[in-house]
Amino acid sequence: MTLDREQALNTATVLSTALPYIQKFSGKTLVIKYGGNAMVDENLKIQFARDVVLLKTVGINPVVVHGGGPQIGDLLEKLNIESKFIDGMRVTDSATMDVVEMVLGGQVNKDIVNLINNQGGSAIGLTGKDGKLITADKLKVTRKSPEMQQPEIIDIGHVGQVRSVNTDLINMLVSSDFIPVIAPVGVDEKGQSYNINADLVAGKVAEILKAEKLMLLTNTAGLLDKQGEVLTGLNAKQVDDLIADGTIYGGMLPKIQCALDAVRAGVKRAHIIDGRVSHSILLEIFTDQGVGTLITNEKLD
Ligand SMILES: Nc1ncnc2c1ncn2[C@@H]1O[C@H](COP(=O)(O)OP(=O)(O)O)[C@@H](O)[C@H]1O
Ligand SMILES: CC(=O)N[C@@H](CCC(=O)OP(=O)(O)O)C(=O)O
Repeated sequence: MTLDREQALNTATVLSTALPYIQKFSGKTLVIKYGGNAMVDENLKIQFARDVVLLKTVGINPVVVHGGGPQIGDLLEKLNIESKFIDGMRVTDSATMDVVEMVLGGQVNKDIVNLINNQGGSAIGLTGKDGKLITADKLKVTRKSPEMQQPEIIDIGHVGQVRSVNTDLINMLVSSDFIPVIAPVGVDEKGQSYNINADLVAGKVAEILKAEKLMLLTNTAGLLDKQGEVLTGLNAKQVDDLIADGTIYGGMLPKIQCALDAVRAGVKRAHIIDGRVSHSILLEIFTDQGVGTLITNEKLD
């Protein structure tokens, strides 16, 4: 690409402006959760991959955790299997689990790995089964209505929560200049697969790696209020109120929960940002304005 003098000067200025941010984040770990809803078109996916490679090239360590909810939904629909969610979690029977594992570990994971490698990076794709990267326990979902004495436990099938993350494996890959790309499938000691919400995996990975940032890329401008305005700088009580009055529901529930848990466990900042915007990761890292919803542990409670 040939640039005229003015364009070249602009590029040089932009690069120079990024220097303090590159210095600040160099050597730090950034966990990026790439939601299935943010994978909206091929160009954006290429840009995402390119941004991830750029981060690695300037010495920042991205670790990608991806989702794929809509992609799982598409295949289930083709197979005439109904998609059902409770509190943002997919009810996962054995047939659905097979589809989840195929789509996340086969299709979506390899697609992202390929995109990153095509931009000059070295991505390695893993599910939780590879090197026992993610061990899982069955997730217990409880429900309580005012007329019930005790909360009821709802069985939503092969849905898991993270028990452990093999940090040695991730650290080995990162220190060998690979970019880990993680599919949210966990395994228990018997080899049983578990479907884990990708936000929960990303949050736990960020916690365990003591990441500088957790970035959750989704299909909204951030966490929105009832009027559709982006909310930021929330504390835990405000989040509870927003859940109670129904402003936060569905897929945003695990997102906000994992962001709160991550910052409580020592991750400096968690961001919920719009993955449908070009270069959203770079905008967040390399500018003062930032984008989307920021959650920090300052004034959290
Ligand atoms: N308060 C809220 N602000 C923004 N989105 C919300 C809110 N409450 C619920 N949502 C829903 O959460 C969705 C994002 O979660 P999800 O569909 O799981 O996306 P992803 O694939 O990125 O994880 C949004 O598209 C929106 O429908
Ligand atoms: C238990 C559960 O709900 N698992 C998710 C895993 C994928 C995911 O989280 O994808 P997104 O990030 O694109 O929503 C699912 O089956 O859809």
